[in-house]
Amino acid sequence: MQALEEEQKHLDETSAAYDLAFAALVGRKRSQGIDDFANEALEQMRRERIRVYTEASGPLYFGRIDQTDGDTLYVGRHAVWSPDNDLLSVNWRAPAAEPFYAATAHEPRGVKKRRRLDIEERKVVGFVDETLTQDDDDHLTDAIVEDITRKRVGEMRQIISTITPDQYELISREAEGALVIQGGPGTGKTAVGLHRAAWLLYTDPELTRQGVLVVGPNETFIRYIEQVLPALGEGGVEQRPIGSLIAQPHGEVDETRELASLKGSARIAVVMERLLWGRLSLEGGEVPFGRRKVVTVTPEDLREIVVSVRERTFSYEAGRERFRERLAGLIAGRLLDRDSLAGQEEAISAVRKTKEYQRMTTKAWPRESPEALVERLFKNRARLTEAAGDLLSDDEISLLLKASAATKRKDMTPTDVALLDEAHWLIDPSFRRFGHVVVDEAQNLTPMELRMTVRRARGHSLTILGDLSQRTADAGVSSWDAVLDEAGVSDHVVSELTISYRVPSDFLVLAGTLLPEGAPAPRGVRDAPFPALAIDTDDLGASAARVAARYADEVGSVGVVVPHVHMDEVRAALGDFVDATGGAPLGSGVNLIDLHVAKGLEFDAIVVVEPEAILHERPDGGVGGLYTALTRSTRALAIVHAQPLPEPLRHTTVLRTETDRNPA
Ligand SMILES: Nc1ncnc2c1ncn2[C@@H]1O[C@H](COP(=O)(O)OP(=O)(O)OP(=O)(O)O)[C@@H](O)[C@H]1O
Repeated sequence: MQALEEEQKHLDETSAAYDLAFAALVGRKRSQGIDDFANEALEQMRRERIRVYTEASGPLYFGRIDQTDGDTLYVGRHAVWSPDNDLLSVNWRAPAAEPFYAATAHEPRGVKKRRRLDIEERKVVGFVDETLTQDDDDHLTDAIVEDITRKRVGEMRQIISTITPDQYELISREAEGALVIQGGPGTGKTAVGLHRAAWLLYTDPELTRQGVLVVGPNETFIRYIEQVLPALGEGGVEQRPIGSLIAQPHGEVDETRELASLKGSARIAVVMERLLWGRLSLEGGEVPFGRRKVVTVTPEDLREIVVSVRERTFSYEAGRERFRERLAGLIAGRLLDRDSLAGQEEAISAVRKTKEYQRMTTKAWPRESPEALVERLFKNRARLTEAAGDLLSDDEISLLLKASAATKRKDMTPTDVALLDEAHWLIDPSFRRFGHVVVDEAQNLTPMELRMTVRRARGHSLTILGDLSQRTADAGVSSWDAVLDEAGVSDHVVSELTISYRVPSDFLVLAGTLLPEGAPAPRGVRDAPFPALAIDTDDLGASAARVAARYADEVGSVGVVVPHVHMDEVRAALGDFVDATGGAPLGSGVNLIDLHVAKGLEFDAIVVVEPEAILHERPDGGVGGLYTALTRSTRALAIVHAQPLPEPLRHTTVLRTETDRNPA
């Protein structure tokens, strides 16, 4: 009791100090620096601090550590000082807070006791202590389980008070190079990726200027996660679905799997680069000035300029500009050797006006647009064979020739978007890059899509999150090493998260029966409060609707995952529901989703319709698609099927079977 009162006293003191600091910040007149520039910079800092103070939501702090040296430290969202300059609470990302997350009984790091506080509004409701000098119960896992089994409302939450030591280690790793986090469903990859973004922004102020990009599989997923960073006080992060990285709308136009996988292969990047640079044609020629003066430009002159320009510029268009300047300079120089009356500038301007110079530059280094480069991939067998004969088979070249480039945006497939993005990157000098890029659900990206994310990260500073076991039928990623190599990232580290907090152990056993021997799969930390059900029915829609309504009543939010062949009948049978197949924000009741949208989401209960059809669905189904569908739930799981269950699911003891067939 006394301890609780003491905690309340500290919270009151901290809240008062926080309010005082905030009022001072908001009320302060425009800061006065030494000049306008300094004033503006100070004002910007002030606005940024106000934003962080107002936007970071939740209790001021959530934890406390008592150290063996007698010091006590509170860990929270902000650093708060008392008017006498005592540190009342530290920011969770400050180095001083590290022991709160990293200390274990095995390695206590100077921590005697860790306390997790339960604070509502500004009242301390309770706390749980953990002593690190002896073997204590696993309070952390209990706290996570308690958090995760609270009802989900269609939005992901931040986890700063319960980050585990292994998650903390990944969140706080240096941002150099690419970090791959492999982890099964519900191990916290997405949570770790987002908290890592917040972490990096705090520890490296330069990153705020350079920007951080978070890439997810689709719009629904982005909506699901987009509140997490603002809740951590980080509002300026760009969060985008992979398909709209270059703001190109596209339709889900059908294309054959062969074509999609060819267009998604990293060999295409090499072909595009060759097609682009193959446009240079270095022939030289003569540039006459008036009647008597002629300057000769040899192919060797042009080649020298090209080599030196390409050493200094990357993009085709930036190179073209520089090439034109350098060539004008070279011709002007030769002109001036003979008649030095005019100045260099004047001579260059005269050169630029000549038809021959213009003709020569246009021929040597022609203008190219990203769209035109993409079109080249689908035209002219002779040219394609010359550029790609060693990389593509004749059949593959024929496949490209038979297809045609999507010239209109509305005709673009996801594979076209990746091609166009590659072309932009090769050609466009103003390509936007970020200080760090977080890529989620990366196991389902083609190499070309992964390249889209890699090229946006300065110095390959990337966090790549994924699970090879959740690879859907047509995904390109088979091993992290191979795929990163193809995407041009030679230097990367793969780390693993192995404990699933979302998925109960019995559901993991059930889903795990589908995986091939040796595939990565996580461990659970609890059993589900409701048994996994298999409902054998002759009316998929009616049975799915019934069990979904029951779960909505008894459990909480429900996801109904349906393969496309059964979508219409299930949609027609469901009562009150959100149709999230078209990108609508998820609701707290029943949500209808397809296999494309299911990736990365989480519900209190899940209903999986006709697994056999999911195994046959393309491109988002297959074993990985079904495994993903079966691992979306924190508490309840039902499989509704009219066809027999897929073989592996028939033999597990964790599935309770029911029949919902009309006896007639
Ligand atoms: N340390 C933690 N404290 C509290 N909740 C946690 C913690 N780690 C993970 N969770 C919760 O577990 C759930 C699963 O996390 P997350 O979605 O990040 O997993 P994932 O590995 O990305 O899963 P998937 O592969 O299915 O996309 C989320 O509700 C997340 O908030």
